[in-house]
Amino acid sequence: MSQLEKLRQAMGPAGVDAVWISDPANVRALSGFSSPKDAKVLVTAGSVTLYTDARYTVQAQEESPLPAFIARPPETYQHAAQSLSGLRVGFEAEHLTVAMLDDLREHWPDAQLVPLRELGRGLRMVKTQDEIEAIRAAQALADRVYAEVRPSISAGVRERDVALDIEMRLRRAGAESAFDIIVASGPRGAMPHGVASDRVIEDGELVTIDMGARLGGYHSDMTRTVAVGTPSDEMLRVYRAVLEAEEAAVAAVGPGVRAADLDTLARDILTRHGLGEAFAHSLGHGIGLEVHEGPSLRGVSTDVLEAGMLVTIEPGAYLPGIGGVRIEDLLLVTENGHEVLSRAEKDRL
Ligand SMILES: CSCC[C@H](N)C(=O)N[C@@H](C)C(=O)N[C@@H](C)C(=O)O
Repeated sequence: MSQLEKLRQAMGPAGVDAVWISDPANVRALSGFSSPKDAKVLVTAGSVTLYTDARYTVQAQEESPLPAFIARPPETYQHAAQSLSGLRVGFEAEHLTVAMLDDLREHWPDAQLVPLRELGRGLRMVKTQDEIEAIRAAQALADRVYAEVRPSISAGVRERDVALDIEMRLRRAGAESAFDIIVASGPRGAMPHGVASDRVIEDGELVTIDMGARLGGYHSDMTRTVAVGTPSDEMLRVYRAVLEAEEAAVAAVGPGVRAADLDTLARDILTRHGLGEAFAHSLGHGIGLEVHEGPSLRGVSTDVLEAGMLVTIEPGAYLPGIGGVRIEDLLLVTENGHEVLSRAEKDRL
């Protein structure tokens, strides 16, 4: 089913006759338009319109099968008002600013505005085949770049230079970095999101590299922790515990599996190693047009995995003042289990 069909199907149960889409990831999913921050989509039972401005006339025509109306507010709102009189119009509560809501109220006095939450989950959690291939390509590129850069991660090298090398290679290949690249060495490894700094990597340290490619709007995400020289016995123990938790959780991924159970499985292994408190985030997340999207692999999640979902599995352990480890793979949930899309080699310490 297309994302437009999914949205139309969800409109009745949500109590709306139309939806005004302003979340860029949902705009892109529905329209294919690659500058979704400068666009909106209006969906009614019988029509769908892409709204953008004259900077994008040619681009919208080339990229999107949707009929486009080229204008800027207030003309955009005035045009949409013609098809919304008397309708209940849903909007994305997490994405529409208070100022935008004021504008909609002013220009659509005959419509009833209804806040909707988490629209993207219904539209985007299960990927289309094209989306799966886009993410597979992004991950394949990230794997290649990681393999090229891995030999240079050594004592005397600045974290920033490792990140720059990764970013330059991604860009040369026509992609971008999916997020600020994390290169966290030695004690900085205790920061789960320690983006690359000026710190110089030292002999005997672990270094966490968390990187992804954004290609055609779709993201990949993968983490490897590598050893430079021989790490301390304490950090070797932490590394092996995280690897055990990661591999156990990866092996358990499949359709029908509760996301919360996966988180518990990994957390229990780390707890047995005395590292439960050190695992400071969720086990993983869905990925696609955003780095973090549904399903959520956290303890309180009610999500159940389905074939066609893409998820990360990324347990970690962080010891303030000492260091940290995270190991992350990107997986496609399949009818029979899963496929690991991230192929980059892991250190066997
Ligand atoms: C700022 S994007 C960083 C991406 C990174 N690979 C990542 O996903 N890190 C996780 C530790 C994370 O942020 N997990 C989220 C879902 C959480 O636990 O809330």
